[in-house]
Amino acid sequence: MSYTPNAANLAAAMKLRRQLGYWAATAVLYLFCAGLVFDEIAAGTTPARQGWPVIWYPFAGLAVFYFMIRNASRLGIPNWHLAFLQAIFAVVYDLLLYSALKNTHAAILIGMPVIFVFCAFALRPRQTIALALVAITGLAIACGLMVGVGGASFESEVINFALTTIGIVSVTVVTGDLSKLRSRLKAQKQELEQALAKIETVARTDDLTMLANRRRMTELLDLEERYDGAEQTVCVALMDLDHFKSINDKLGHAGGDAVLKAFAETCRQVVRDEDTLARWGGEEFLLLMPGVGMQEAKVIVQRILTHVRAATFGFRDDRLAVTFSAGVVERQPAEKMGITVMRADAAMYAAKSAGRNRILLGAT
Ligand SMILES: Nc1nc2c(ncn2[C@@H]2O[C@H](COP(=O)(O)OP(=O)(O)OP(=O)(O)O)[C@@H](O)[C@H]2O)c(=O)[nH]1
Repeated sequence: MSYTPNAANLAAAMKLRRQLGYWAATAVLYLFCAGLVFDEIAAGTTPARQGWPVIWYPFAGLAVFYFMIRNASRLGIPNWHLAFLQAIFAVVYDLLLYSALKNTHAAILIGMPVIFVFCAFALRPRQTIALALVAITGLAIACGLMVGVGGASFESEVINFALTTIGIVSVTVVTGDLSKLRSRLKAQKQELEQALAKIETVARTDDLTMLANRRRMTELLDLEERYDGAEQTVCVALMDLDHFKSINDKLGHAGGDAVLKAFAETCRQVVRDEDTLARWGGEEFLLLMPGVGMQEAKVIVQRILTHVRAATFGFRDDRLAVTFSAGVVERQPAEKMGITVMRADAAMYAAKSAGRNRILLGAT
């Protein structure tokens, strides 16, 4: 039975939503730019044969990128590949607009730094620098062509080139710092998650026997209770070491501790993977057995008792035999797990009274 929500699926869904959000924002921007070109074609400032390909270009890209975003995880496309391709596409589009538009010619260059802002979180500093080099080189070629072929003024193109390059370089530096900050935050988050996982393990583990502790077992019992309604039986066994006080008297408290540790290790060897053994108190252990009925549970506990009887516990030569008394009960329908454990406790005390070193089934 699994109680853990699928966090990975949730994170993937949120990432997809964020990427589609960026895609939609870009689509609005592209649509606006297509409107500008259309307007200049209508006004006669941009020739139709030059303008229409610039109008269609972004729509083809939007369709391809929509498909890629939707299928990125299935096709194994990393996030930064997608961002880098989209950024290159946008840089080329901005340069095409720069060449095609006449009235809003210079203003369109403001789009360049905006592209870098969009990529701030998706690209690493080196990738952003590569993108900046592509953009500045492309801009230099476009400005050169404007002067050489388009007859634009050399001075105005130099000013356009210089101001846009300053914008690109500034945003690249800032996004590089942002990226470093983000990496540091990510590393700190990972450290915190690891520390939290460690704390959770410590909080749920008995530090002497390394078994689950009473807190962890109580959590599992609560989960069993909440799991109510599933047609699954569950049994618990309360196991208490016999005459443990005299073991302490013979071996000393440290010897008693060593016996408890070795006892836990011996039990661990025979406890089924689906069962949980916890240290419930001093020399008391609780075994939770989901999916079994009384008779099967008795067989499981008997196997543990037989294994324990066959071993000796203590320090080097100072070893002695250990037994335990156990009460086994099956949870009744809708019964509080606290009551189930109390019934196991009563059965365990009955086993003690009946002479110890035995297993008794609790009353239903
Ligand atoms: N060494 C050690 N002893 C512990 C620990 N926790 C509890 N004990 C001892 O376990 C003993 C339990 O004694 P009792 O409850 O009288 O029971 P018992 O001697 O096992 O006798 P029965 O349960 O009646 O068979 C006490 O002496 C506790 O001090 C522990 O963590 N380490």
